[in-house]
Amino acid sequence: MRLAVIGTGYVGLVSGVCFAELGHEVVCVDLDAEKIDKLRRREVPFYEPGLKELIEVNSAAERLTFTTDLTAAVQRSDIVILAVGTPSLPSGEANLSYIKKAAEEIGRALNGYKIVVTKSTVPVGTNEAVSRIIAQHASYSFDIASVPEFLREGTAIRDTMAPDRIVIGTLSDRVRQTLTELHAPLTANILITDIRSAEMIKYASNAFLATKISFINEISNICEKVGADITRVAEGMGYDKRIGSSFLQAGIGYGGSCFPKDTQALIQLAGNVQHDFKLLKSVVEVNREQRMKVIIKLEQLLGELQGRTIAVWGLSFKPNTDDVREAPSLDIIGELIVRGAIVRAYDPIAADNFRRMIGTDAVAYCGSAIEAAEGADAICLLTEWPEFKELDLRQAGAAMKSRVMIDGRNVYTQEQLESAGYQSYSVGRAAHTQYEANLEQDTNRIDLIHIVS
Ligand SMILES: NC(=O)C1=CN([C@@H]2O[C@H](COP(=O)(O)OP(=O)(O)OC[C@H]3O[C@@H](n4cnc5c(N)ncnc54)[C@H](O)[C@@H]3O)[C@@H](O)[C@H]2O)C=CC1
Ligand SMILES: O=C(O)[C@H]1O[C@H](OP(=O)(O)OP(=O)(O)OC[C@H]2O[C@@H](n3ccc(=O)[nH]c3=O)[C@H](O)[C@@H]2O)[C@H](O)[C@@H](O)[C@@H]1O
Repeated sequence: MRLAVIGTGYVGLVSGVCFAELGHEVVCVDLDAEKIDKLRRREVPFYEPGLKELIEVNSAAERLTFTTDLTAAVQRSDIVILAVGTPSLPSGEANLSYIKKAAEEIGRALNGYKIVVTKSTVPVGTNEAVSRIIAQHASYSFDIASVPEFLREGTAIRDTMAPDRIVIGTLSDRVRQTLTELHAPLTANILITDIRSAEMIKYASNAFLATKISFINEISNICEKVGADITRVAEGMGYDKRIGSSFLQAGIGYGGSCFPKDTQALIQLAGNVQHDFKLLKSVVEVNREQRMKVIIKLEQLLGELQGRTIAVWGLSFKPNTDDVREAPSLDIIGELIVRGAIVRAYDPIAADNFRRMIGTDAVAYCGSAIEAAEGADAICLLTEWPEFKELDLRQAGAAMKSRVMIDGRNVYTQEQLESAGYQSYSVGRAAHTQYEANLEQDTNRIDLIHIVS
């Protein structure tokens, strides 16, 4: 089939490249001429494992091309895939201006029947709005479909080529047949739904995963106080198939371009229909507080942070990506700077993006984790890059002023940290507990009567 993919961000580029790999003829479109020039030179605008190789192979086979000319791309295609950004507005709602603008351009470009597929994450009802916009500008018939994307950054190719499910929101038999055929080689569960349900599946899935993370982080906070170990607790929970072991990794909370944005958008979507989504509001609040635990624990271990040197290991919102959008590191380093700390940061690949995003030159960027640790009063590990696991903690400690470690992702065992001589904090694992003392004080009991009555 001939496909045009509008938007060459994480979703558009990965989808386009993977469809080319499946043998389709794909043209990827972006407004950003610099990005398109890079892609034509077979350079990748962001880090994603395996992407460069697939771009090279499929460009060489002439199945994959890049352009800024949306009209020409649409006109030579049977299917047009919308994968532009839907960032947050200050209200938390999704900003649909890119989607609407692209829909207008697609409408004007139509030169015959096409299927327009929305892959961007959009609030319920958006595909219908897209359809109206295209219809206003088009003289040809078309169908729309919602096919939300579930890939994760860092494993995007694998997630696209071997997805858990493909959701196709359409009421048209013609669209169902064509899109089922398009996705057939992927051998995933294909779920056909109405358009609004497909749109909702995407938000509900991200909100549920975010809920799992905030839930396990809250359990970790209690574990710390009662002397239980969150790693074992999560393991024990995860063996239950109804719960599952994924997304139960306690830490400093979720970041990235999607969970923070999509949870806010769903809270607003619910609010627009007079539903107060209390659970999801708490998920967001727990996540915000979880990041700040790094600062609280640092202050408990070091006292005032003014003039202290803090090494930060990991800046990206998760490993295997250079994406720092909504990364916990932005808030945590921001707080460190406000408190007068001297920050020495290291990330294997995300430092340039971080430097552009944080908007201050108060951070010293280092070439290695050991270099960042030089003269530091403490290390804060914020991203679980595999190289940190392999690192010689003694060597890092020898370079430091004092051996203090805030392990925000529970990369190290207590034994590893202790044997390397660190005073440390790991999420959800407490060395000491006030539990027994607290139990004896009735005043600490929470009055549940108002909740159950
Ligand atoms: N990043 C991720 O891992 C995932 C993102 N999503 C959703 O997919 C959508 C896209 O996300 P990302 O790929 O991260 O966005 P992104 O911000 O990385 O890329 C969007 C691209 O669209 C381009 N663009 C905007 N308007 C355009 C137009 N009229 N014509 C051509 N190009 C245009 C921009 O220049 C930009 O390169 C969002 O709705 C997001 O929520 C869904 C699943 C995973
Ligand atoms: O809509 C999206 O954009 C995507 O959002 C997430 O993917 P992504 O943000 O790339 O990465 P995740 O692996 O989900 O991690 C998100 C954040 O949660 C954190 N996390 C994840 C899992 C966990 O157990 N604990 C935890 O704190 C990670 O550190 C990271 O900051 C979803 O997993 C994808 O299915 C979805 O398509």
